[in-house]
Amino acid sequence: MEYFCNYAIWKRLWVEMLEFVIALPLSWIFSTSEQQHMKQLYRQVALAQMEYQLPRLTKMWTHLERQAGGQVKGMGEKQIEVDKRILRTQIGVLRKELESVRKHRKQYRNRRISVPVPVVSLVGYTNAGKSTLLNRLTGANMKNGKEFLLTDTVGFIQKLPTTLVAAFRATLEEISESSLLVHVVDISHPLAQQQIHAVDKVLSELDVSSIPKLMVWNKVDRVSDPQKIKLEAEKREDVVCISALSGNGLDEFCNAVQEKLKDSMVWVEALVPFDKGELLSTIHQVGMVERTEYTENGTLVKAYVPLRFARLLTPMRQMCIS
Ligand SMILES: Nc1nc2c(ncn2[C@@H]2O[C@H](COP(=O)(O)OP(=O)(O)OP(=O)(O)O)[C@@H](O)[C@H]2O)c(=O)[nH]1
Ligand SMILES: [Mg+2]
Repeated sequence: MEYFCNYAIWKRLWVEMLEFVIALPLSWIFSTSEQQHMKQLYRQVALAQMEYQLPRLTKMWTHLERQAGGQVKGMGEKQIEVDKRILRTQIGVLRKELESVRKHRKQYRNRRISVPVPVVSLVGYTNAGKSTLLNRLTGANMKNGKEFLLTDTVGFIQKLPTTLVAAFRATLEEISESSLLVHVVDISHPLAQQQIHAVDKVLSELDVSSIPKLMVWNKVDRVSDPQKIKLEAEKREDVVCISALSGNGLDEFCNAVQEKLKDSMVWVEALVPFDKGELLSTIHQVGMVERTEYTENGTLVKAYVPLRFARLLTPMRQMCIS
């Protein structure tokens, strides 16, 4: 398991670094926030690795002393001190950079909270296909769909060293602000069930049990009997089968997301004054409008809207009741 764990960390680092490098020439496509997110992730992992290495350096250089015998005693020790100093300086630089990125992310989050579009977060074990799904859906036209913000997260892995857990958790703290968590599973993986448990465990530690969840069984194109898997999924509630790679099942996925979001919305009836036209268009944008009536005093809207947005409408709801 230790080897598996190390392999997973290296794979993670490799993929993130590749994504980071690829993202650079495409910076005009990606939003600044996405780039910042990748940079933050890269720095967090690097920082966590260095912090992990620091106390372990002692062991790495003891061979020098053994090789040199009694003549140059202390050589290994000197090298350790130099290495430790280099690492400490690098850790200091990374910490500073991370702090500034965190500030930036916080500003971005505050801005996002003021725009009440529901946030849907993709979570799941590493390699499940979250990024592939996100890329597939970017720019996809959703029929009659309402807007929502789909965000990717870092993949979970089993048995992370404690320092890395802290770093990963920091990148995951944003999911607590989501309206819906989509748990992406690589159903073709022989250890799919264990991976589901591992993800559930991390989620329970993150205390997000109150957020509605939808499970997605991805990579159905890779299983030996896709029909059997699809039947199995149909028997269960809140499971959708897809292939992010081929695009199979994406319509069903989008419908399921819409349905789930609707469940998490609240019913409002509000009288929106005519001079608040922008509010009316936001209701159409983020909510699901069932009816509008034009009255003398404004537009009477009956709709499902995200809870956060319903709060904004409270004064108008009171006007409607009185
Ligand atoms: N056959 C098949 N492969 C897929 C599918 N979806 C994703 N993959 C492949 O699975 C690999 C991992 O996909 P990613 O989207 O990077 O997975 P991820 O969940 O973002 O992984 P992390 O970022 O490490 O958490 C890639 O090689 C994808 O091409 C699918 O539906 N079918
Ligand atoms: Mg990914």
